[in-house]
Amino acid sequence: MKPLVKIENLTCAYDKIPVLENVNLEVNERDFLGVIGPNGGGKTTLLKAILGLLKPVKGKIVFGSDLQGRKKPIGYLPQVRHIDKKFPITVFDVVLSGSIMNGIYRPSAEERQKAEQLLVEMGILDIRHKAIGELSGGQMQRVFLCRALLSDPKLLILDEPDTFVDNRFEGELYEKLRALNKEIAIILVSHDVGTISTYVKTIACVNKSLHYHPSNIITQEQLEGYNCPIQVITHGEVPHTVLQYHHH
Ligand SMILES: Nc1ncnc2c1ncn2[C@@H]1O[C@H](COP(=O)(O)OP(=O)(O)OP(=O)(O)O)[C@@H](O)[C@H]1O
Repeated sequence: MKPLVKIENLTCAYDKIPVLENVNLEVNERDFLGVIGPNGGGKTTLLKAILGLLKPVKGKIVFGSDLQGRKKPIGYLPQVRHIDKKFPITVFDVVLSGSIMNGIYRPSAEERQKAEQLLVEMGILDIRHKAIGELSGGQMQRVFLCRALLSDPKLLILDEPDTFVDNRFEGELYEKLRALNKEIAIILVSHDVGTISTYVKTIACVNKSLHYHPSNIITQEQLEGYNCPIQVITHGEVPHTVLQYHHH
């Protein structure tokens, strides 16, 4: 099977200071990769490099044929920490902004139809005329997810979609991602270990370098060995194993 994305010896830097070094990673069809690591470890930088928003200093990123020749093959839900509550844009227009390519905003009739369909699927069609600043955190992330899915991507990249979100919606959001994962590959950055252990299939621990784990089980010793501290929550019988599959 040809990978959707193959990253080889990737090094990225800001002002000549490297934040990612010699990173290798493959993302295949229907992968659900959780990306964890400390603040400032380089998670968002990795996503930006994959999206072509940041030019690597060294190494290369090769895309499989499934990601080529499409208008927007990768959907992106960026990290949103602050939102200008007064910014005058409606929910519907935020979703349609997912069609912007090379700075050109000219949504087609199909894209408008798709936007409406996604809002229905996400249960938020009734708020389509509301200004984005009027929404709850959960509603806002749903809108951003619709935006990321507008182009029918083969790969969906999400950077902390659980920000601003309450527990109930968090569960709904991840169930939605699980359903999407039947068709498309997902890369998810999250600080929430419960999420990582319950929903993702594999894990990448990013702290300047990248350590890949081909399962969603990871031990505390591994995390310490990789200098990849995260909040430790234990479940089940094995007290030193974290990120194990579990039900609440
Ligand atoms: N545009 C930029 N210019 C200069 N330095 C940057 C820039 N963006 C990120 N950095 C630095 O690069 C490092 C990695 O940042 P990055 O945002 O990739 O980390 P992260 O793992 O996503 O962190 P967090 O968990 O806080 O979101 C940090 O030290 C950060 O300060």
